[in-house]
Amino acid sequence: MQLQICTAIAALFISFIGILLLVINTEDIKGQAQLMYGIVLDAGSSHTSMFIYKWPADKQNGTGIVSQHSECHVKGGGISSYAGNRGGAASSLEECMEKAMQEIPKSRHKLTPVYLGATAGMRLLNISKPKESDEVLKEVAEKLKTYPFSFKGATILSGQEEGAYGWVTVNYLLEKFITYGFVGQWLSPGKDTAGALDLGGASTQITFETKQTVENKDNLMQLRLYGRDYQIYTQSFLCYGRDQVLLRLLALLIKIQGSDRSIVHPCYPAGYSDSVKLSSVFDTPCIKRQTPYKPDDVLQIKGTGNYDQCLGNVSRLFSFNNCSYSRCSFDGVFQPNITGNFMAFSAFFYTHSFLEKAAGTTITSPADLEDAICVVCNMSFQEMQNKFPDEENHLRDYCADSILLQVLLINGYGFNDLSFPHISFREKAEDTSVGWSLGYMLSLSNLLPAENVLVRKTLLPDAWRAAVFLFSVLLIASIFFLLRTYQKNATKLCC
Ligand SMILES: Nc1ncnc2c1ncn2[C@@H]1O[C@H](COP(=O)(O)OP(=O)(O)OP(=O)(O)O)[C@@H](O)[C@H]1O
Repeated sequence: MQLQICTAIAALFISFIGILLLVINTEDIKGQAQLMYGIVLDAGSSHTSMFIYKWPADKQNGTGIVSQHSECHVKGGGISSYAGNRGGAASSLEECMEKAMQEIPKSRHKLTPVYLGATAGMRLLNISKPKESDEVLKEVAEKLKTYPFSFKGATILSGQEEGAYGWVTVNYLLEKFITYGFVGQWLSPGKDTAGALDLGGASTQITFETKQTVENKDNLMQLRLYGRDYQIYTQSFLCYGRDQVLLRLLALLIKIQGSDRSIVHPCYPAGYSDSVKLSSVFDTPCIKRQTPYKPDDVLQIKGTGNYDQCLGNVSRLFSFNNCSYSRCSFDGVFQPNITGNFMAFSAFFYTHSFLEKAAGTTITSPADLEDAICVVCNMSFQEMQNKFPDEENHLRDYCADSILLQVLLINGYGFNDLSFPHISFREKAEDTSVGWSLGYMLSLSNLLPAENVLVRKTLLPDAWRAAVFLFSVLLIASIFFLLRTYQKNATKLCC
């Protein structure tokens, strides 16, 4: 009997504390109604997207608290296409900004920061035509200043920043920086972080936490987040984005086959033919054509869809010799051994999901990857069109894209049978697009504290109701039991 009374008292105590904590959490639920917003314009080489983020007004420091509210894609391509009102992209930018005006409550407009970050497309323009790149940024900044939001500037991110912000986004969304308990206030040290693999149109980034010595200090970033120090390895390869690799591949084939008029392309599907102006191939700082050419000359291209030949040619765009460090990925760039889990996004995701769809299997090893790529590269253009009518715009390039993915991940970064399964190919996490932009806004808006903070994760209303119900039942049951025990004892005493 004594044990039962003790248990009932403990249950009474636990349910009382539980209800007390849940009442504190009620404030969190109310707080959700009061939201803050932030806008990031991601001006890439192939596209510009606007992301609106939101978070409860009464808290902003916990990981996973800021989430994506909505996104809008600016029609017309990368940032350079909407300067000077070209290609209708300027009006599309206006449409996106109008959408932001509608979606964000008026009372929040002035408090909403707007950031514009341009990536590798602008880094390239800045190399080839620095004046034009300055003008583009100035013009877009002027446009953004006309809105009632708090415009915070338009800048070109360095490759290192793009990699690091992508890593921050991944780990923020995976809630790796902080550990919540149900009680919530007492934090255990951060968990193992995940690496970030980003394949853009003009550059590609690899970023991960490492305990090994980073032999080239250009690859090193030290971050202090939530009271913990992180040593990050990050490397951005300019001209290794998907679009630039496709152009470099064309230039290589022109050189090898010795013709500016017609070439065969082992990465284009059999049955595909096309003609392009030479200017569209060579007008990029990623290609240094040694001999003169006529920009208006037209090049005929015929696809042959040959996996081995495509792999051979794509591999020639990488240099796997001449490493002056203990270990390199490619092009003489230092890279420590990869460790832990990785999230691969952007064109890594698009390509991987097409491969799985085309091969009809999940890809869990480098061998599966090779098999799936062979399936894609062996498909004729007609076959592809019949099977994937919705993907028309990308069908020509999937064989080359897949081989780029393979060479980068396996031959370049060194993923193998053991580490490959640790890559998760994702477009979104927690309904938020994975890319550098969330990490950028969090960092620039001081939403990522360097030191530990007390954070209580908001309970979802359903979970909150269920917990209140369970604790109430426990409370009533323990009171009932104690009363009955008291009554019985009182009766015994009377008699
Ligand atoms: N559904 C799709 N299937 C295949 N490829 C796609 C798809 N959508 C976009 N892409 C391509 O994926 C590549 C990467 O796109 P992303 O928008 O991430 O690059 P970006 O931000 O413009 O590039 P960068 O960061 O290098 O400036 C681009 O070449 C784009 O054309």
